[in-house]
Amino acid sequence: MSEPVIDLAARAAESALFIKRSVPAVPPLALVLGSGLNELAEGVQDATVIPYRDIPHFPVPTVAGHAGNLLVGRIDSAGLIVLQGRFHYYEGHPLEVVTFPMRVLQFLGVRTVILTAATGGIRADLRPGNLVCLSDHLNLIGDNPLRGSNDTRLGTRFPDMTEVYSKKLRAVAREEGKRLGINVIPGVYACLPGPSYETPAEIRMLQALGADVVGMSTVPEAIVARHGGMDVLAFALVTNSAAGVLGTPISHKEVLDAGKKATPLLGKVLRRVALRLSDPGGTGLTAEMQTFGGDV
Ligand SMILES: O=P(O)(O)O[C@H]1O[C@H](CO)[C@@H](O)[C@H]1O
Ligand SMILES: Nc1nc2[nH]cnc2c(=O)[nH]1
Repeated sequence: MSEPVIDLAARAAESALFIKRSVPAVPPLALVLGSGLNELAEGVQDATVIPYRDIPHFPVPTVAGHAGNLLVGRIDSAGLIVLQGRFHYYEGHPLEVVTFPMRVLQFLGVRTVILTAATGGIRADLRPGNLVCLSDHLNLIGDNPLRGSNDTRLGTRFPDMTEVYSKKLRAVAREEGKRLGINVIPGVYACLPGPSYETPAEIRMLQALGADVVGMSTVPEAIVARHGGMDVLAFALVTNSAAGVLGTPISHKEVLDAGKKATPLLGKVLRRVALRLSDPGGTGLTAEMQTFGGDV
């Protein structure tokens, strides 16, 4: 028997309409907050706060550190939507539910999505508190959010994934980090289904595959955002050294505490990036960054 067909586009359009009717204007920039990063939303001015539970068809987060509110406001002159909390595959949702907020952003007319995530640092030089800007990813969930019949109102059947994370936006992030004296480190994110953290052997495998950081989110959202025609920038905060790197156990409390601690640092970078993106010529790179090579 075939699975029932859910009209995702119709659902996302209804959710988007509800949000549009709740706010004076919808900004073209959205930010998704990862584990422990809820407090970044405190920097949003003139915020209209919409609990996820009030938005038609929106799921509700079950994980500690994911508040479950959608905010529409601004950081200085930059208007933005903030998703205070996300959904994960390990919560038991199918990936179309995990990524439903991306579809809603698509129907709201959002052009750019900035994803943030708490991650384990695999690469030897990465330490808790480091900020990684994703240059690419490994989808190791064993599923794809675009599986099933393709709705051409949402995107094409076979979307290109050569540059999931916009090179231009990555250069902006690096440049703004440099201005602030913050090292924004390029890296590859491996997405596993979770919810158990990795074994040391799994981390060695991920290292051999070319992963720099590991987490249980971000990638399905990035795939759907690209399918929906949005530009993506993603920051992975290193909250802990990955399993076996230091030999110490990992806990979600450690992840949340590290996220909280790094909130001011990430907030500074996000503010500058948002201001650059809200400025019409804002993603234009300086001469220095134009010569910046392929390692962003
Ligand atoms: O990716 P975010 O939501 O930031 O959270 C990360 O931290 C949690 C584990 O501590 C997992 O959910 C993992 O994906
Ligand atoms: N899979 C995974 N997710 C994380 N989120 C934060 N730290 C980690 C980690 O070490 N592994």
